[in-house]
Amino acid sequence: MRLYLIGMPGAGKTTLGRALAVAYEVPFVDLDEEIVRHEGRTVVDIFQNEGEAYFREREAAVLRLVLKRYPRLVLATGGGTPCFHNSLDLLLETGLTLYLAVSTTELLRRVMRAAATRPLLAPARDEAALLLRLDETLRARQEFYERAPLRCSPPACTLPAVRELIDRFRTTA
Ligand SMILES: Nc1ncnc2c1ncn2[C@@H]1O[C@H](COP(=O)(O)OP(=O)(O)OP(=O)(O)O)[C@@H](O)[C@H]1O
Ligand SMILES: O=C(O)C1=C[C@@H](O)[C@@H](O)[C@H](O)C1
Ligand SMILES: [Mg+2]
Repeated sequence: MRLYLIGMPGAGKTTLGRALAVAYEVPFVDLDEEIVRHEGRTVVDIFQNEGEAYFREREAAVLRLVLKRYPRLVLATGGGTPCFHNSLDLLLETGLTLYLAVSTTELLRRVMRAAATRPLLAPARDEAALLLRLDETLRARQEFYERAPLRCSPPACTLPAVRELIDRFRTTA
């Protein structure tokens, strides 16, 4: 099992990824956590001190290290991972990719509490600005996310529903 979860910030990649890794008895890796471990500083620190381009380079490099190190895994990617440095092609070629497609209004509800820890969303001043930012970001990323062979949307992003989706895909593919 090499399963990659992609989608917007707050889509549930980390939460569902952990549960899927337990279910399939494979290691779970969260790419943001791996980047933090490699860099010895938080994602917010990296964005603030080095800028986004540096973060995207480190993200792409750590992704490649993780994929080499783990023959089997469930990987929760960062929200932007598939959209830079040809990383989506790498994901599509080396494992099964699942897009967690969540509406921006639902994303807004989920990320409101933690917007400050999400550097791309932090500049938004209020709820309306945050929704606009989410809409713009999703519009720019949709063409990447939608190339995933598997996709789920709430309320069908539960562990049992997603397991069924994956297992059906693997028996017919
Ligand atoms: N299926 C779900 N239904 C409702 N809330 C959820 C669901 N999955 C996750 N959440 C909540 O949404 C928030 C974001 O979830 P999570 O951190 O798993 O998303 P993520 O895709 O990993 O985000 P990021 O890109 O920021 O790492 C958390 O507060 C989590 O508890
Ligand atoms: O959507 C994004 O571009 C990001 C999402 C997070 O997972 C982090 O990788 C970082 O905050 C950037
Ligand atoms: Mg996460």
